[in-house]
Amino acid sequence: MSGLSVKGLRAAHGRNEILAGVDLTVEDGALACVLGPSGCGKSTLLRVIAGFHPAMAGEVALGERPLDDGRRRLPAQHRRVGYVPQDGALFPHLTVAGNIGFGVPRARRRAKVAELLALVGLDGLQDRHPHQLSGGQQQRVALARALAAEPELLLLDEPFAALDAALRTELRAEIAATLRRAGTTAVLVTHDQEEALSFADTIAVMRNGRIAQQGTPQRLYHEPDDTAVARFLGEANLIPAAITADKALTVLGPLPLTAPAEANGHGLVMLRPHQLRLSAEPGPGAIHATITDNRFRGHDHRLELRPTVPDGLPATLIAYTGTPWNATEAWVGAQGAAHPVSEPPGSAPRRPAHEPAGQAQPSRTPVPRAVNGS
Ligand SMILES: Nc1ncnc2c1ncn2[C@@H]1O[C@H](COP(=O)(O)OP(=O)(O)OP(=O)(O)O)[C@@H](O)[C@H]1O
Repeated sequence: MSGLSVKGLRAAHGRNEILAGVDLTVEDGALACVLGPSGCGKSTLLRVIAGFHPAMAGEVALGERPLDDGRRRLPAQHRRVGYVPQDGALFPHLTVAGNIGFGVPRARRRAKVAELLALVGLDGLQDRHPHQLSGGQQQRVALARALAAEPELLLLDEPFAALDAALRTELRAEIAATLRRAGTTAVLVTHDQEEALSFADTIAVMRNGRIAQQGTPQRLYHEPDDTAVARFLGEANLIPAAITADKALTVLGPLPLTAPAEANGHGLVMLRPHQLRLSAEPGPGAIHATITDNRFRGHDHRLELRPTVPDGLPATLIAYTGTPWNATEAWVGAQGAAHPVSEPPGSAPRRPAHEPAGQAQPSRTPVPRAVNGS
């Protein structure tokens, strides 16, 4: 078993604390994505796990094997952890075969290189040099070189960042399949939510030097803990609601909850844009809105809507529709389950959209008109 376990990991660059107690668990053979904004410490986390950068506190273990338990720190070359940097960092003077077989004992080198060339789909290119390869091919060589050492854990630092969108999608799927075939536990860092959602078995959202939430892509997308995680995973409508044990009472009508609420009260619920439905006629729970932006995106249409009566709603609602919406106004309702979300720790109190700054009442989320007096 060689799942990764990271507990309370802290690290700094000079006097700046970058990792402030990271907890991360990746099961044996699983693919994990660490997702976070630029500069939040993702690369630093990988470099500490790889043993290239010292931890100040915390523990890192691969299965039963401690890599760093605060008392004993294994040197990088003994960790059995592979690292693929953003640019691949191939040796320019070596051929593809030379790069892949670099650290492999001579007796096994030929067979190993042939096996890895097939695994990453580069059969026949063994005699080329890196400058004779496309960006995607170079990244595949970098992956093969990292796998040649048969690591128990592979760390990938934004390996697709330099590639165009189509190649990125293709290579991402190929690399995920390759890692699954090899049964290698892997951690990929990215700031691209689509990449994380499509690549990972588990996603960890990193913020302020910690993991804000970790879970399956489905869980993080549909049931984020707070508004920042909700927004980081995709567009979200955050709607004021009176929350009961099993319902959210909103201006868009009563909605079931994704899970029973622990406490009643006023708060926010999240509705993803595909949960808003548009209609030309008023109906129960539907509010009137003006379309302020309408874009065709190939697979769907993305609309921005301004509610006519704000009612504490966000100034802009976002809806995705499968069919074109050609009118300049709509009645907006909601479908599916609403998910209660809190504000992230340390964030400024929310102000109702219609309340000027000077009148903000931080402890109160507006009560939707639909539930007043009900
Ligand atoms: N060698 C270094 N010396 C000093 N500060 C550094 C060093 N490397 C990174 N930092 C700082 O540490 C913070 C985290 O950097 P890191 O590269 O880990 O972030 P990241 O989330 O991987 O960013 P990106 O997505 O842009 O690659 C940043 O503020 C960065 O400026």
